[in-house]
Amino acid sequence: MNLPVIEASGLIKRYRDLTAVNSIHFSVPKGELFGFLGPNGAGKTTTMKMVQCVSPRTDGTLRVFGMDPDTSGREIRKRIGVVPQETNLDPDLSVFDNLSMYARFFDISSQDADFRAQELLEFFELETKRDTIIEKLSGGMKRRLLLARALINRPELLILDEPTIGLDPQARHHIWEKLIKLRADGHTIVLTTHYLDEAARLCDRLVIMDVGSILVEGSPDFLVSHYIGMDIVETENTPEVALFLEKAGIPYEKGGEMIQVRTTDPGKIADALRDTFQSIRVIIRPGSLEDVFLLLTGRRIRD
Ligand SMILES: Nc1ncnc2c1ncn2[C@@H]1O[C@H](COP(=O)(O)OP(=O)(O)OP(=O)(O)O)[C@@H](O)[C@H]1O
Repeated sequence: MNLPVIEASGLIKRYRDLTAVNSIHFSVPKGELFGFLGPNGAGKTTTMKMVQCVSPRTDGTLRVFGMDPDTSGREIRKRIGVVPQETNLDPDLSVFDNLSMYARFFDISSQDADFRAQELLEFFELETKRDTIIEKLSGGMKRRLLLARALINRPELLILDEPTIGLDPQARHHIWEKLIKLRADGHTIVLTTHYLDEAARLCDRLVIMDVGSILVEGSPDFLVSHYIGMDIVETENTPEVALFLEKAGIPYEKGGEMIQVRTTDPGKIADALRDTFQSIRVIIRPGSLEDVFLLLTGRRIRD
């Protein structure tokens, strides 16, 4: 059997008295697109930093390509590509030079670097921006260039920290399209995200993280069908609606401005609500990862 690309067991990271990652276990096999979904501060970036060998673990076991980051960090780093959460392109260089100069960190010959840079510009549809300076690029282009840069050393593992944070929907879809292609080409990809649709759309498997712990693990479909499994009736969160549901013996969850009922008979509950409360807003929809997060934590992923 193939060795997992990443294997973590009882992995812990403490910053003084704060436990940012609290004994997590996960394993990423070759060729998988694996996600860490969770709100801000869940410990996703901290976990990625340990895998990238830029932040040592406090305790537990971590292996990347079967090696220990504590002793083989240099060797591991050569084999991974990283897209950080913050854009850290060189503002003084052109698009092309950002790629070819980065290749120098990996001892790639300049001829090879130019060839790879050109190939990556084509893949990420940035050829026409080849000589443009960074500040003239849109947010989506910068993200695509960061992705291209992360691939310059032909990494066996690609790590993406919030790959579409702050992008508009069109730019996000463009990045997703590229990630789906990279995955189809056999890349192993690990990403962090707090976007539920991104996790549902891209990940083969994911973990949901909250305050340093992994709550659940599985494919998006498995998590939704296992934890939610039914349709959701969503309606207004008012004391009257809550009282009505309680009197009728219907369990519900509160999530911000909405009340949600998981049910096998959504039509009946929706009708009862509409009959009782004039012009109340009621919708029926399938379960989602958002519902899984709400069920497990009592909160929505975005506060
Ligand atoms: N260098 C550090 N020193 C002290 N505390 C830190 C440090 N880095 C992160 N933390 C804390 O560790 C916890 C986890 O942070 P982390 O950045 O890993 O979360 P996250 O899930 O990636 O969220 P975000 O997307 O906001 O970065 C937070 O409480 C954060 O404040």
